[in-house]
Amino acid sequence: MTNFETRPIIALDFPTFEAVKNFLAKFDPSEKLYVKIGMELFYAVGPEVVTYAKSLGHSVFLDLKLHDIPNTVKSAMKVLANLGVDMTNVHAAGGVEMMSAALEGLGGKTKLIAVTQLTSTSQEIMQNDQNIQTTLAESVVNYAKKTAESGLLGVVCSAQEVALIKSATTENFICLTPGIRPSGAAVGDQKRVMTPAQARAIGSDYIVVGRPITQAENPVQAYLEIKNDWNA
Ligand SMILES: O=C(O)c1cc(=O)[nH]c(=O)n1[C@@H]1O[C@H](COP(=O)(O)O)[C@@H](O)[C@H]1O
Repeated sequence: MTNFETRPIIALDFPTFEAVKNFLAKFDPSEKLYVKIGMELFYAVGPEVVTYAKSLGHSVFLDLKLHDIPNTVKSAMKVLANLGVDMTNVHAAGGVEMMSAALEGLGGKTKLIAVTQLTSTSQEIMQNDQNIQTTLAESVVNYAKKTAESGLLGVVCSAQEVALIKSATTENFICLTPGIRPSGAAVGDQKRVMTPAQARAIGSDYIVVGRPITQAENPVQAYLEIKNDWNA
């Protein structure tokens, strides 16, 4: 639990720069957030949105989930290293050689973690679509071990797998968990979900929350409630 981050990471899944600016403007400027910039926003706006979030004093997780041949991923990571983000990620399915190349390209200042099985993937989906004939937990643990072997700091997983991952790797191995829903909130496309308090109790180090905050009537209040639950 040494890496426990008290701020829930807010997934800024917005289509335009304007929408992000409007959203962030709702927060008190002294409230330093941890935000996630994912594919939609980065592809729409580009590196400028990272610079903007950093200029407001926020921490940034750049979630682009790289998955390509090792040389391409290494070169892309060299470019991303210049953005000065706090954390970024790849898909563990790219393998040990690709993850090691990513780490080399990134060069040490930015935390690098790997996605195991997406939280929108159920065991049935995994077995049918990926033809991985193990349990979902076994697949996640396998990816976590390969990620640790590659020298990365941790994984993206569902909170349901945190205990298994920590015992298969080390207590310090980061488990960043999306698929977080306050009790009673709409689950949407997520399949493996937990509440912030449950994720905390089970040992998640970071939680990522999108729609329960961004689509809330009062996003600041929703954020603070989730933060309280996470830190309880
Ligand atoms: O890498 C991620 O952040 C990620 C991995 C994963 O397995 N599941 C997952 O939901 N995410 C991201 O976490 C966020 C979750 O958003 P909400 O479902 O709206 O809370 C989205 O931006 C997803 O892209």
